[in-house]
Amino acid sequence: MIRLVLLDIEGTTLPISFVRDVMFPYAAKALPALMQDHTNPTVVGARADIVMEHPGQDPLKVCQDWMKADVKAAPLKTLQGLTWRQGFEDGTLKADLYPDVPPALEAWSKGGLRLAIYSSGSIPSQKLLYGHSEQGDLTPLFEDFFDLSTGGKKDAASYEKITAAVGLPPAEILFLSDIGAELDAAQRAGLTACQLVREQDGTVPHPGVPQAPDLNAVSTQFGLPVA
Ligand SMILES: CSCCC(=O)C(=O)COP(=O)(O)O
Ligand SMILES: [Mg+2]
Repeated sequence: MIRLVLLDIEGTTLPISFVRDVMFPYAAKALPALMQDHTNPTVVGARADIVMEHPGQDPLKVCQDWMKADVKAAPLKTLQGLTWRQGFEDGTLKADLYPDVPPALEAWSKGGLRLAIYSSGSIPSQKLLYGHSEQGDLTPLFEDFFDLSTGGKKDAASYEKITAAVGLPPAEILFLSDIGAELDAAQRAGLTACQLVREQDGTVPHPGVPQAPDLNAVSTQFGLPVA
């Protein structure tokens, strides 16, 4: 029996186009000025991590290259999160979640399911995104948020850590993502997994894992409360 649903964001609850065409350009514009900030300890720490990983290279250029290739690197995600704060707080950014997402999350939560997020986006940016969506503030629905500080999403060990943190048998956790390698890792850790194959995102179906086109179909397939 599923007791907790662990959700990815990009490609699962939020269209990839919103991240690629709205959030990333916003961060790319703000990043050069942010990288000049030598007083903010979060910026200083992230820059130091980049320099350690890429000695002799300009950390801004490294970030720009990462962004172009959509590399899920923790220091980049931290820095992007800092840039997005201003945008979400002043209303320039508003997350346009898939329409099936808010009603399904409400129904699951009302029906007693526990909900948590696991995304490459930093925890502060996850909270900003769900706190400032077109559909309102959804953060109260989630009991926990996990990001790359728990480990990479393609590593089974990350899902073992999350399982320990939420205190449930792994099979009672349903992980939802669009990415096959993430679902494989979750299954290796014993979690129940389901791939969101979003037509709008052109998701490529991954063998060896159940699939659903939206969260309503997830409810039907796994016997979860229906919106
Ligand atoms: C607050 S998430 C912003 C989008 C993002 O930067 C990202 O990397 C999302 O990755 P995910 O693991 O949710 O697919
Ligand atoms: Mg994703």
